Amino acid sequence: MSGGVLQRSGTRHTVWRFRNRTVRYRPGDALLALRARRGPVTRLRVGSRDVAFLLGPEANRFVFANSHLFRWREAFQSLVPVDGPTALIVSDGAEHRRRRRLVAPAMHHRQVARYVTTMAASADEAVADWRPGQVVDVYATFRRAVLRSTLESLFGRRLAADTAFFGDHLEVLLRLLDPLPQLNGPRERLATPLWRRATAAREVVDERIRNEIARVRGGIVDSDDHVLAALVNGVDEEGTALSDAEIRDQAVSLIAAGYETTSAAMAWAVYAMLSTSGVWDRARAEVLAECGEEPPTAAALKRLTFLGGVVHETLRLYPPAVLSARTAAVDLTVAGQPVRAGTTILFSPYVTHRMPGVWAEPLRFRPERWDPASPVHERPTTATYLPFAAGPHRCVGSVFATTELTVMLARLLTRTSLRLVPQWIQPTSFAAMRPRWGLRAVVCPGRG
Ligand code: HEM
Repeated sequence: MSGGVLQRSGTRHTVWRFRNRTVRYRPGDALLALRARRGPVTRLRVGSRDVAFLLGPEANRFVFANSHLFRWREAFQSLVPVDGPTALIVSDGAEHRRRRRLVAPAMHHRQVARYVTTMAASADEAVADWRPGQVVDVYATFRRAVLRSTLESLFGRRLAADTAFFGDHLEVLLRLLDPLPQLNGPRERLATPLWRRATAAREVVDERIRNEIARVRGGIVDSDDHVLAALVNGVDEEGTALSDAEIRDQAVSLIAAGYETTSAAMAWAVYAMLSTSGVWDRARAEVLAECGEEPPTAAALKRLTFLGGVVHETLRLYPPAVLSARTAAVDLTVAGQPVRAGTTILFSPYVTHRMPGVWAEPLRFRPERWDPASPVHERPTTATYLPFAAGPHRCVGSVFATTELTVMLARLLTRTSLRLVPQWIQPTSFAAMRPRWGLRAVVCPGRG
């Protein structure tokens, strides 16, 4: 049985067979078709803006090799209402370098290894109530678990105790970004109900973070205040520290950027494992052989070769950031075509990751392609595999995200056995592609 079978039920299409079926995101597929038709550069005029799609490995190589020719602030302006005006992704030049130097240490490999226990405990807690026969929404469950784990790992138990508070308010705030973040200007001018609800949510989240900053500044520091203490006490080479407003923006953007994307990837990983023959069983056998029933240690994670391949392969086929953006700071020539200063540049991991000729059988979910010992091993470069982009703004949370995904999948494989139920799986969002209606599965008796 291969390929998906679609069945009409009411007004919705219901997917009832998933075996070896890679889910397609229609707008992403339209860009793939554009790449096939028009090559690496397509220029458009959208309203008063010039937009250039730079698609495929050659275009990615140009984008990553020429970071000095781009600006991020204008390209990601629509994130400001959520992330704040001083967040890394909307900072350029020296300001960006300074802020990034203060944020990055908390996200390095050695530091992330210390978060593994928290990540595993959050996954265990998420599945603790699952009972055989119950239908669960894997996406919704792990969205909360990832939020909790991110809060506790980076900001300690005090903030994690308020996971529900942050979850509820951030959900309202994140609605400004999805769909149509470019409407935030008009939303603000017209003070729409969505804008007013989001601003109110932002105010209470900010107040909660401001109280935490004041506590740490007042000398009351917990042993697990990792990131907050680093942001409050860190100084750059000139001895300048971050202001309260800058700390707020870094804290909120780490939380929001971290859980939107990682929870989406978690759902796609579970979908891919359950829908591709043999993958769940093989991954589970590996986890049991390396870790037994115990949560993985940081050292054991390195030995989970197949599960690591599952994570990379998930981020290849289902990269949460379908598109990323830059603004051209000067006039450019890309693949022989002129691109004017001020043009919004859009490049796409989704397109590159699904291009025939770049990847062998690109639509096949094949974790082995990541194993150097496998005959089907493929060697990616930043031009062909870019879920976290590359260059000075490369995702600062990439190690955190891949570690969290591996740990949470390992616990899920150890603790449960799942089967997908008939449902409509529809990807949504260019910024954090996720299954719009969740991912439902029935808990099976026995484990694994
Ligand atoms: C699977 C999960 C994730 C994906 C696919 C992802 C992807 C990305 C991408 C594509 C960028 C933009 C880079 C650019 O355009 O140059 C980015 C930036 C960023 N990400 Fe992630 N991300 C993920 C998880 C995380 C996590 C867990 C955190 C934090 C806990 C995080 C924090 C950030 C921040 C702060 C930036 C801005 C960095 C800068 O501008 O210097 N992300 N991410």
